[in-house]
Amino acid sequence: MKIPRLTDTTLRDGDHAISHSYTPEQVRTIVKDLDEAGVPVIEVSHGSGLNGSTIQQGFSKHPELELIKVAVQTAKNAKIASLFVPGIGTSEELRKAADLGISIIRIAVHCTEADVTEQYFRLAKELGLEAVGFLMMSHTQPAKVLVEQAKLMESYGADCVYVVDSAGALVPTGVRERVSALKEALSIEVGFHAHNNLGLAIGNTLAAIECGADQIDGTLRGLGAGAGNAQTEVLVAVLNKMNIDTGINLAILMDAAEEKVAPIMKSPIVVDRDNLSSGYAGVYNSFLLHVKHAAEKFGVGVGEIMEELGKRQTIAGQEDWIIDVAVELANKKGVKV
Ligand SMILES: CC[C@H](O)CC(=O)C(=O)O
Ligand SMILES: [Mn+2]
Repeated sequence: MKIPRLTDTTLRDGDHAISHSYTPEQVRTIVKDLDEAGVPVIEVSHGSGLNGSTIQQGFSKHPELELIKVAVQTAKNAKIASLFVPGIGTSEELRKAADLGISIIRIAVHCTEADVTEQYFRLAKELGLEAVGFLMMSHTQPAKVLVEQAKLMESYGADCVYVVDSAGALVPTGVRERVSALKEALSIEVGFHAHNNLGLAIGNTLAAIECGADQIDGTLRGLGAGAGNAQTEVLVAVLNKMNIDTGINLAILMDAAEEKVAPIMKSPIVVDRDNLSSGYAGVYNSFLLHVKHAAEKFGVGVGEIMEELGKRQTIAGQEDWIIDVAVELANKKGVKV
C-alpha cells in the first residue's frame, strides 16, 4: 500500500475550534513538535484561509501573516502550507504568504465551483508553489461531478485534488466511490480530508488510503471545526499497526497533543448531539456556532435547524439562511420572535 503524505492542519482547521486565538508562541511550539516528529506538511492560516480574519469569519487574535512567518522560521524539514478560499482571500494575500516562504497553497471551493479557481492555481504556479485543490462538501455531489470539477483543477495546474468531507457526512462507501473515481480519472495526486461528525474520521481516512489516496489530513487531538478532524496521533498509531510506516515519531505527536494542544482547547472535541445532527444532515461544520446562537435566540432546536438546512442543501456563504430557517421554525411552532 502506498504511504500517503500527511498534512497536519491543527494550526488551520484547529483555528476554527479555538475562535482564531492562536498566538505566535503556540504556533512556534506546535510547529517545532510536528517538525521534530517528521510530519511532512503543516498548514497554518486563519481557519477560513488567508485573509479570513473578518467579522463574518471571526477576527484572529494575532495577524495570520505573523503566525505563518513564525511557522516558516521554525520548521526545519516540514513544508508550510496555507489555505486559500477565493473571495475570502485575494491574490495579494497569496503573494504575501508566498513571500513569507510557504511551500504549498491549498485552494478551497464548494465542490461545484472549481471554475473560480483558475487564476489562483495559475498564480500559485507562477509563485513556485505546490498547489492543491480542495473540493469542499464533497458528500453533496456524486463521484461523476467531483471528477469533472477535479479535472478542471488539474487543467489549471493543480498538483493534487482533495475530496473534502467538510460536514463529516460521508461513510466509507461514499469515500471509496469518490476517491477511487478521482484516482482513476486524474493524472495528479488525490487527497482526503475528514471530519468526525459520524465518528468516522479515522475509518474514512483508512478507506481513502485503501483506494490509493496520496495525501491525507489530521489534527492533533482532532482539533478542528465541528466534531474535529482525523486525530493525527491516532492516525499515525493506526497506520503503524497496519505496517504503513509514515516515518513519523508517534511519541512526539502524543506528547504534543497532550501537552501543547489539549491545554488550549476550549472544550474537548467530541461527537455530541449538535455535531452529530450537523453531520447527519450534511451541514457545513462552520455553521454550528451560528446555528447554536439562532436556536437559543428563537427557541428552536439545533437539530431541527440542521435538518432543514440539510434539506435546503446550504453551502458556505449562506449563513444568513440560518436565521431565516430558525424564524420559520419558530413561527411554525407559534414561538413569539
Ligand atoms: C473555510 C474553509 C474550510 O474550513 C475548509 C475545510 O477544512 C473544510 O471544508 O473541511
Ligand atoms: Mn476541514
